[in-house]
Amino acid sequence: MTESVLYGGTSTARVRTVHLQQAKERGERWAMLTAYDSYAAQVFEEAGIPVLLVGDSAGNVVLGHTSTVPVTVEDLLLMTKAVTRSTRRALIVADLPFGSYESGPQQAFDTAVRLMKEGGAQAVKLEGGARVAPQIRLLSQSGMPVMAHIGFTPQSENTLGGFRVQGRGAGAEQLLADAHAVQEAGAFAVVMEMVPAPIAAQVTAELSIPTIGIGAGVGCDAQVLVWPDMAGMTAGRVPRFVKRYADLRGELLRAAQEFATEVRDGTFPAAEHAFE
Ligand SMILES: Nc1nc(=O)c2c([nH]1)NC[C@@H]1CN(c3ccc(C(=O)N[C@@H](CCC(=O)O)C(=O)O)cc3)CN21
Ligand SMILES: CC(C)C(=O)C(=O)O
Ligand SMILES: [Mg+2]
Repeated sequence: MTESVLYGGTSTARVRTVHLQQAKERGERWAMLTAYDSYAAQVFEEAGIPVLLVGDSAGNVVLGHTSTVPVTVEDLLLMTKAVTRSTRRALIVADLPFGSYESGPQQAFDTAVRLMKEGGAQAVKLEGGARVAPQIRLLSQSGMPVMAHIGFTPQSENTLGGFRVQGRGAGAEQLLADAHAVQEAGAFAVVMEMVPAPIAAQVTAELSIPTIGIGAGVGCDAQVLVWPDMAGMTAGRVPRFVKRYADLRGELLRAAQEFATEVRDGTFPAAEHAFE
């Protein structure tokens, strides 16, 4: 039996796409988190998270936009560099942002080359099913591993009619067709976002490549969350599929308030923080 290199492996070599396929064959689930900077990347690597996504959710969670639509290749390049410089073991996947791949395989190729060559990413992710199969085919045949993303695709929120579950009723046929199309085109894995759990489980059973769920139930091979959501760093309402594992925002708020209070009352800096 092959030793799992995803969790608890002794090697510092990068997790590779083939390891994720082997994990599926063994029925071993794994976790993916987003990362946008070196702090988070280092912590998640230490936690043994095998795959990190430099997601265009950065638009919402770090850049102050209200959607992923305004995120640029330059934005993602900067963050991808920070994440790849700070990690040795995790597989680093970079999102292709809105407008940087849809017009055709050549455009997708040019963007993916930048994220891999300049950013140091080992793989890229793009949104869409059968529609972007030509892009997936060219990239994967050119040595660029592609993660697909089907179901709710946030870059298309303006045509999908908002944040809605995809693949219900007649949409199930389309979702299954998209899943098979991205696998056939050469994707090494596929994210399924906001898909009914029974449909996501059916896709997972039918595909040989790993499925990564977000709001798609426990029947996927892997799960992904946006890290500031799962760590309680984002303010306000979070999508229903998010579980909060910490209250980092509350902790940081308390720390900032305490620092400000101690500065105002002269408690900080104390003698041990100053020089004779
Ligand atoms: N912070 C953050 N977390 C995410 O998961 C995320 C982003 N940003 N930005 C990019 C996309 C956008 N995503 C989103 C954003 C909002 C909902 C949302 O509001 N969902 C509601 C309504 C669902 C419905 O009406 O069916 C929910 O309660 O889940 C879902 C996915 C997922 N991604
Ligand atoms: C939610 C994940 C899959 C994503 O695409 C992102 O963070 O941008
Ligand atoms: Mg994304």
